[in-house]
Amino acid sequence: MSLSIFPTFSISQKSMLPTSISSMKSLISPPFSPLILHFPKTKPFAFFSLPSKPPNVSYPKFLHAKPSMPSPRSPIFSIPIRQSHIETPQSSLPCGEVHVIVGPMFAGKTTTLLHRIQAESNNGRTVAVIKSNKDTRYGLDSIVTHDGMKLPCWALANLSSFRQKIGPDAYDQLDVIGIDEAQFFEDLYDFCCEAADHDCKTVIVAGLDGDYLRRSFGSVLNIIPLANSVTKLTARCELCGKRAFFTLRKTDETETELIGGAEVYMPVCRQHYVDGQVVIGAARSVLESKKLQCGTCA
Ligand SMILES: Nc1ncnc2c1ncn2[C@@H]1O[C@H](COP(=O)(O)OP(=O)(O)O)[C@@H](O)[C@H]1O
Ligand SMILES: Cc1cn([C@H]2C[C@H](O)[C@@H](COP(=O)(O)O)O2)c(=O)[nH]c1=O
Ligand SMILES: [Zn+2]
Repeated sequence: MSLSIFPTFSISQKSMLPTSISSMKSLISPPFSPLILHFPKTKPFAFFSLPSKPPNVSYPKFLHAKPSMPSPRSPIFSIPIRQSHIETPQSSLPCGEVHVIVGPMFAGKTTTLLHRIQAESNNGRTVAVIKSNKDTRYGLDSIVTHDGMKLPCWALANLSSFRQKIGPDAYDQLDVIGIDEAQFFEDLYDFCCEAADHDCKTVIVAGLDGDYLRRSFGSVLNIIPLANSVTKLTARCELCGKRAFFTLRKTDETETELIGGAEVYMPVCRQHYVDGQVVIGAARSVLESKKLQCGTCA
């Protein structure tokens, strides 16, 4: 039995997707009313399961829905780790969880995160989603997938500000915290430790494991040792349709952090990553030699 102590929330559903995804209004997110539901924390994390729509929840129209491309999601590994303690609802023992979703761009990380958040919410758990405020692609109040699914969120510069931003009482009532674009949060490790080990939260983290040069990106890989589960997703290589493990940057910008979508990046297989780097490297040297020859640029 769940008890809502705050105003209503609503979930919208996108019918053309293989599995439903919701846009939730939540008290926890500034422009919306918070969803705070009391449930004992005895339920283990439901891996990939999407419960059906709860009876008293209305589904308004989805905010933005484009036809989606065939979904290339395919988990390569997923390691649920058994909890090593006995949980009780009132327990002060560490009862939180950390689940990590990684992969290249367009692999379905955000989609998977939103599905899991919806599943948790449908199970009566109180949820909030955070993204980095560096990602301004779709405005700051929503997380949006590449094919248009949307969920209200907190856009923050760092995770340590979250508790104070939502207020300590709202934080205490939270069961599940989703984090998207995790590669942009420097304090990811400390936040996950604190939230899962001390505050009993289930933290679901989605982010890039590697940057466009396939270097470890931000702190995402640092939290693997904290995780109950790790899921690596793949996309489809834009050049041959095989599984894509990497993200190729199509432009000649070299900074690690460069916000963008399909106009800047594409998912590629190993062969096309290597070929792509060669092509981009060659193009760069041609451009540089032209620059040297050009009196105006020199
Ligand atoms: N090259 C692409 N350009 C634009 N959208 C794509 C491309 N490849 C896949 N997609 C779409 O993006 C969806 C995944 O979006 P999303 O969950 O936001 O991925 P991620 O968070 O991993 O970047 C796929 O299900 C597919 O519909
Ligand atoms: C590879 C790579 C990506 N980024 C940026 C580009 C996007 O804004 C995000 C990733 O978004 P997604 O939800 O995973 O599609 O990260 C970057 O800054 N640097 C990179 O090397
Ligand atoms: Zn390929």
